[in-house]
Amino acid sequence: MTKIKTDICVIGAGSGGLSLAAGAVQMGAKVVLIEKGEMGGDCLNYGCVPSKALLHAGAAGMDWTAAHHHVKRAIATIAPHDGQERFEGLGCIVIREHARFTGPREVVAGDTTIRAKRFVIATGSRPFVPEVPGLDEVPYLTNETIFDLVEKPTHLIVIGGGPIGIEMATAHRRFGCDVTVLEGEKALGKDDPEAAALVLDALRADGVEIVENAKAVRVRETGGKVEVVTEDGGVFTGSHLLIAVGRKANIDDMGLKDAGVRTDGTAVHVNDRLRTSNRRVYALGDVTGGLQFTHVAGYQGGVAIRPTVLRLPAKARTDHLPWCTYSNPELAQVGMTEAAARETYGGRIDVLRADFAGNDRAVATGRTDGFIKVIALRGKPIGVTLVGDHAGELIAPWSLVLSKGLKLSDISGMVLPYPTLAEISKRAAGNYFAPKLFENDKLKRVVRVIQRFVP
Ligand SMILES: Cc1cc2nc3c(=O)[nH]c(=O)nc-3n(C[C@H](O)[C@H](O)[C@H](O)COP(=O)(O)OP(=O)(O)OC[C@H]3O[C@@H](n4cnc5c(N)ncnc54)[C@H](O)[C@@H]3O)c2cc1C
Ligand SMILES: NC(=O)c1ccc[n+]([C@@H]2O[C@H](COP(=O)([O-])OP(=O)(O)OC[C@H]3O[C@@H](n4cnc5c(N)ncnc54)[C@H](O)[C@@H]3O)[C@@H](O)[C@H]2O)c1
Repeated sequence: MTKIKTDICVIGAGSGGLSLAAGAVQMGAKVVLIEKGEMGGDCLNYGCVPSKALLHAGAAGMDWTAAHHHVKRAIATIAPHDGQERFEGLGCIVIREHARFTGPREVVAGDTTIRAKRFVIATGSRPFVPEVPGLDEVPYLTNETIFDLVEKPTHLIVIGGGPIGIEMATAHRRFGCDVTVLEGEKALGKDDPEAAALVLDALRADGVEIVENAKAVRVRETGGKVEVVTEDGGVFTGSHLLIAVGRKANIDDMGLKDAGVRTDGTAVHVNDRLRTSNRRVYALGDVTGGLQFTHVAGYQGGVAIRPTVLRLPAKARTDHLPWCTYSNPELAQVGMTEAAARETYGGRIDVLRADFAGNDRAVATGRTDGFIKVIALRGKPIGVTLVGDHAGELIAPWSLVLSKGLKLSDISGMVLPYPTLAEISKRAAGNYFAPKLFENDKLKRVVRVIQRFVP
């Protein structure tokens, strides 16, 4: 056994673990980074990167083979940034083994024992496979295998209408596959329902069959095809089956009990400082079961640098976190949805809207489907829903607005180049002031007096 003593031991070299490790080592801490699979984790190898590359390849009219080369090329181009060589170059000790706690202050990985002043669990998540009768007897795909499909599915059945299901449906339809999405409740159910409906209608118009309230309850293989039966008795047959019903945190076989790290059975429990029940152990990213996004794991990695490297307190916020589903059109959200804000603040919120149809650039490009909805409390935005062309890019300034607590007047007062889609944000914010300025009898009287008496 080799024994290593270090300042920080990071378990998992995905979005969260890599952010923290890179920051910590460059600030002067001794860092051991342990990864049992591919460097870069889910996002690079089986998640964000291949899914967005496949979506692009479909939109660019590539054929199936070219698309798969494009996907592999995108991963290979980004991989060195997350690679072992780069992290060793930065000064980390990188160990490619499964890590397991053997006590509150010790981890074993292969034939190395690591004692560290602080540990960071960033082991991510994997596809959750539900216990649907028959599923274990049919071949099925998950996000870990779908990007390696050599043959193009003639008919892809997707169980689950969340972001993975909807993005994969969008991508595969672009290659001419028949696609059926079976969603147990409401597709894109975590998003604003009006925005989600717009995306789903567009996908249906593109030829994707989306069936809601259709929980898969039985699966079987019949004549070389896969058949899925839903709760209400519906029967759907396709050539391939993708399971996309959520994630399972990677907490198994990690000795978490020995380490005194509490879980709720499905995820590692952390406080708002990302600390676990063991005060020397922090956890971040998908393994904590919160919002499961690359940028959230990265943000939390940055937050956890303060207590682990500098012994300074830090809190991880959740009120300013954005996300985007790369459907067509895209659907982006930051902060509260209208429904969540109404639940918390009732009638005290203002909801300000603007439609893409009223934006000159959207008219010029013929992409007029979509809208922005800004939810504000006393003149300050607390949430924004954006659905439409480039929604993922258009949400960016709103992330800044929410993180810095800026006001609607900061957005309405911006000068933007004309004609841009970005003007839609200014229009929505301006709608807060328009009635106060233009439907105000008192102001009208004052202006009349000024115009009459002031030379
Ligand atoms: C299909 C798909 C598309 C997605 N698209 C997006 C997107 O567009 N935008 C976005 O923001 N998010 C997206 N996500 C989510 C994003 O991929 C995750 O939120 C992100 O990867 C989480 O980062 P993480 O560091 O928590 O975990 P991961 O990236 O999963 O990294 C964890 C690492 O820990 C390793 N590990 C686990 N257990 C151990 C152990 N015991 N010892 C050693 N190593 C271990 C794993 O091998 C893995 O490499 C997508 C996810 C999927 C599945
Ligand atoms: N663009 C992005 O940022 C992006 C893209 C993909 C994934 N992700 C991340 O990955 C996470 C996981 O995505 P996901 O789509 O797997 O999960 P999800 O939990 O968001 O959605 C899963 C869906 O499956 C449905 N479902 C569950 N059991 C079912 C059954 N038996 N039959 C039919 N439907 C069933 C649920 O009702 C739910 O709507 C997301 O929450 C997100 O954090 C992000």
